[in-house]
Amino acid sequence: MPYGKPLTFVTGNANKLREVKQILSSGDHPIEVISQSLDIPEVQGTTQEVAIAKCKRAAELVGGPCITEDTALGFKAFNGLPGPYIKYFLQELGHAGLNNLLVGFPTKEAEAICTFAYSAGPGTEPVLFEGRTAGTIVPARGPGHFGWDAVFEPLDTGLTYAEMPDEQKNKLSHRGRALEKLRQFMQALPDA
Ligand SMILES: O=c1nc[nH]c2c1ncn2[C@H]1C[C@H](O)[C@@H](COP(=O)(O)OP(=O)(O)OP(=O)(O)O)O1
Ligand SMILES: [Mg+2]
Repeated sequence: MPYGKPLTFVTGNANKLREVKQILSSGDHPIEVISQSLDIPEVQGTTQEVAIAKCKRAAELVGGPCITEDTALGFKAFNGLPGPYIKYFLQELGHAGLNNLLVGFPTKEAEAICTFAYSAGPGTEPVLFEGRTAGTIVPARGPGHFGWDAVFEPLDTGLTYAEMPDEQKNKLSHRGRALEKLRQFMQALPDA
């Protein structure tokens, strides 16, 4: 049985949207996702604070229920930074620059963190769903079209996210893990 109403995902990132649709449309209880691309300013803070602020604003703009997502990439050597600021690091430094940052540090370990936020509508407090995947920062391998996919190698896979078929990434990714929790929450909603 599909979930009753389509779920609005507010994001400016087409690659995120593609993965979210792939993941939520599969399984016994598919959820239909529609999207709105809105430019929402992102506050500074922890991944949770960024995710909550983004979702509150999105719900006001949409005027109803919606989800948003914030993705962080934290380097162990930097105590979790750049974290939610990875977008700007990637923009300015590129794949090679991210590797260069870690030259001289004993560990290249990193964690990908995905935080989905669900709001029932304007003025309601968003609920968060987090997924994490541990890996290593490596010189770029594979297609370079989605963010830092080419420089992140999840532990024990031998492949970067970019080298994996979509199904393999979705199964072990930060996003896939967060969406499993969101899916369970959606199924328990009265409207399901
Ligand atoms: O699975 C991923 N694999 C590789 N790179 C990724 C992934 N997921 C997000 N990314 C990149 C996009 C952006 O450079 C940064 C997150 O920033 P973030 O603000 O969450 O995303 P965004 O601004 O592109 O879209 P949105 O409109 O949903 O905020 O990491
Ligand atoms: Mg963003």
